[in-house]
Amino acid sequence: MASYISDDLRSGALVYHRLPRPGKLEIQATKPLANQRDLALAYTPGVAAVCEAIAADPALAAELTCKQNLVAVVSNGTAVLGLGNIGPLASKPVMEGKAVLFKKFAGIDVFDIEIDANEVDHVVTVVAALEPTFGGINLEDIKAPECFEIETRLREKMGIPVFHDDQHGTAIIVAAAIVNALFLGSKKIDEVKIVTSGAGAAAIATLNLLVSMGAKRENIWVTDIEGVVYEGREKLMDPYKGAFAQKTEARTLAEAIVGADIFIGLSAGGVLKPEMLKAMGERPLIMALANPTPEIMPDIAREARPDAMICTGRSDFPNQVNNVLCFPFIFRGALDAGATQINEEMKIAAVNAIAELARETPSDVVARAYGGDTPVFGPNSLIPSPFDPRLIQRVAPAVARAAMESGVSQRPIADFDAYLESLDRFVFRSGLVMKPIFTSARQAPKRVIYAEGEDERILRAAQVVVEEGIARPILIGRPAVVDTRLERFGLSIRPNRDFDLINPDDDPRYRDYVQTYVDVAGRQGVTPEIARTLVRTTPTVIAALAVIRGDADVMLCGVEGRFIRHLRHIRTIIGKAPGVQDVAALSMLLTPKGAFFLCDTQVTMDPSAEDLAEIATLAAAHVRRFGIEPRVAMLSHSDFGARDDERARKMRRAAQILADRDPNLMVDGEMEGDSALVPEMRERVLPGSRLQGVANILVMPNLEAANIAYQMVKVFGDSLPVGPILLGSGRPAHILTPSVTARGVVNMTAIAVVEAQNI
Ligand SMILES: NC(=O)C1=CN([C@@H]2O[C@H](COP(=O)(O)OP(=O)(O)OC[C@H]3O[C@@H](n4cnc5c(N)ncnc54)[C@H](OP(=O)(O)O)[C@@H]3O)[C@@H](O)[C@H]2O)C=CC1
Ligand SMILES: CC(=O)C(=O)O
Ligand SMILES: [Mg+2]
Repeated sequence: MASYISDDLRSGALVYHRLPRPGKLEIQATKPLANQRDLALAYTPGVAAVCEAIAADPALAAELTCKQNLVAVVSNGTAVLGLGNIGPLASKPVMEGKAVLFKKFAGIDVFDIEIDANEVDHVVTVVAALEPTFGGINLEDIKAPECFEIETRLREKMGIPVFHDDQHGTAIIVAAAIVNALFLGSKKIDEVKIVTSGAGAAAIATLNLLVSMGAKRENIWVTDIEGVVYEGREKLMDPYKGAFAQKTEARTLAEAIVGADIFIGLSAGGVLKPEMLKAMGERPLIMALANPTPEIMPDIAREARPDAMICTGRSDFPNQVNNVLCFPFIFRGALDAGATQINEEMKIAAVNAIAELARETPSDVVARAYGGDTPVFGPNSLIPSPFDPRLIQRVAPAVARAAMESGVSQRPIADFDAYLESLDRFVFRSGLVMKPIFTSARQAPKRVIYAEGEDERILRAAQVVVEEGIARPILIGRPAVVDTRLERFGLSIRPNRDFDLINPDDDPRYRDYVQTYVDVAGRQGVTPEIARTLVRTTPTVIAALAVIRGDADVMLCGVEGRFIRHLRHIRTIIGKAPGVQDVAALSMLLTPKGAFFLCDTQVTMDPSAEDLAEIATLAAAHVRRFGIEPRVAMLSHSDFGARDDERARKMRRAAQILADRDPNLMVDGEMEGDSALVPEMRERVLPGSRLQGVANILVMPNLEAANIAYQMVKVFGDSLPVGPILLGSGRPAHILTPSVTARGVVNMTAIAVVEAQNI
């Protein structure tokens, strides 16, 4: 049958695969091949030394080749999604797709391998011969019953994990959804009646796992293309189905499904009819998981059974029960522990990790992936979304630990905390750079006031800030609005318990704040009348007043409105730190090449040499908090005196002032951008520079250069912006930008808390 895909999706998918180049993958070299020596190292003769080392000790392949992070996704194309036996070539887009998911979700490299082999012996011979290349084998879309024997024999033959994803990946994710549906429906696994449509790879493995988790065989009814699997049936039978044969007169799905609590469809599109659903038990769980067309479309199922919990395998409906939630992470854990197989203990660890995660509060990243329509644990969100960044942090370690505890790990993980941290690299590029900041913040959390406390990003950030224990949030916002939004976004933080609230419309401290404002700004044109108005209408003013009154330690604003307006209030109320001429803005870019800090990206249009020296001093102090040694480059169009115009001289003088003031600081200039970032280039122009290595604080000659460079790197490069960090204010106060994400707000909160700890 033709699959149910809209015309739009059908043509879109063809274009996606065709352009700009065919397919979805390429191979990338991870080592340079820039010269004759590289060639001699990468290939003959140098490579021979590496071959000899592995010949002498095969375990060294894990250190010297990419084997340990390489998985084969192997298919013979006999059961491709629900499209049936379309052959190996037509299966290639699916296998390439799996490779992309492995890479994107878990950093695992994949060769997709489509084999023209249908006989069990042939498949086993071909796949077993691949062992030297790979760290693991993911069998895919190989039909039952052959897949069972193929997998069993390969597991016996091979010393690396062999995992038939349609069996076990599906079983794990279905089991996780069932655990949570039972939890919501207050039903017990050993009491529920389960009916399947499908008795193939996915269905049989799922049932076996459910039995090992407590489901009773006598409560399980299996149906396939021939109808009910009953004792004595001969047509289209195999021993795997036979294990679930019922002694019954029922012959059709319609008869078997009466009174069932759970329907598991792992068969073909459209086989489940609304009248069948009406015969199911109370609050049934309907899992119509055939791809791409489910056994019943969710809207039809919902109409027949408004009380049902409904899942499909597709990303365009709620409750996507798809093995993509499992295979990248289970392999990550297995490869990292050097597991020789993926055993029952590892699978059950994955089930529990996934089920538990769904019951936690959703993260802002999940919400963004779903366009703000946050999945909150409940009938429409039984399992996490595949974009939930926490999946890798929970599932991979749970699996690795289970591998170690069940004795199949060849390289047990010695330092689990370090392992957990290393998994952050898949989550936020900011993860590791921000790590010391988060650790410090947690040690002495501060009170952080957020001017735009009703904003979704601020609310989501506050949830993380509370969960991470890095600050006590104070939100400026109307209580009713904040309450409604917390509810809508599925956030669990509550006023008073987790954070404090200042209601701009009605707060007992209003008069005191007005008075403070007049006291500090009365000589800057702020009359009592202006003060009364602004304290009512301008949250940034309230936040700044809270900081100077000691009601908060830190303020964050700027999610809405212009930077310069917020800055005006901060200058007026909070002012500058003692001895500082003016505030400045430092913007961080986390790039694949590391963290870089640019200044002044927002405040002073045309700073003098003295200003620049001061900005760089303030920036260096901030950068040290990240555990990063500051390396300052004063940037110019000129390289170390190559030009002698006034602009070049300004940067030269700034470098000199700074070097005189702080002889221990690595600083030099004036220099061009490549001299700052490529030490070999700098060495050529000026051997023995005071600056060693790659500069990380890039001081720009003026605001235009700083701002343009920052925005361009942000767009061109694969980099994550953090900041701007306001330098030199009297108390910690930062002005975010309207494009900031909730994660950006959390990062700035941690940075500001650490700043507050240090004054
Ligand atoms: N959401 C997810 O994550 C996953 C979904 N799936 C989906 O599950 C389905 C089965 O995959 P898989 O187990 O790998 O394939 P198999 O070929 O191994 O099994 C297919 C099973 O479905 C049965 N079947 C086929 N057509 C019908 C029909 N019209 N009525 C009743 N039963 C039927 C077959 O019956 P018989 O035994 O009599 O031939 C067989 O038991 C596919 O649609 C696939 O996309 C699979 C893996 C993961
Ligand atoms: C998801 C998957 O593996 C399948 O439908 O076959
Ligand atoms: Mg599959």
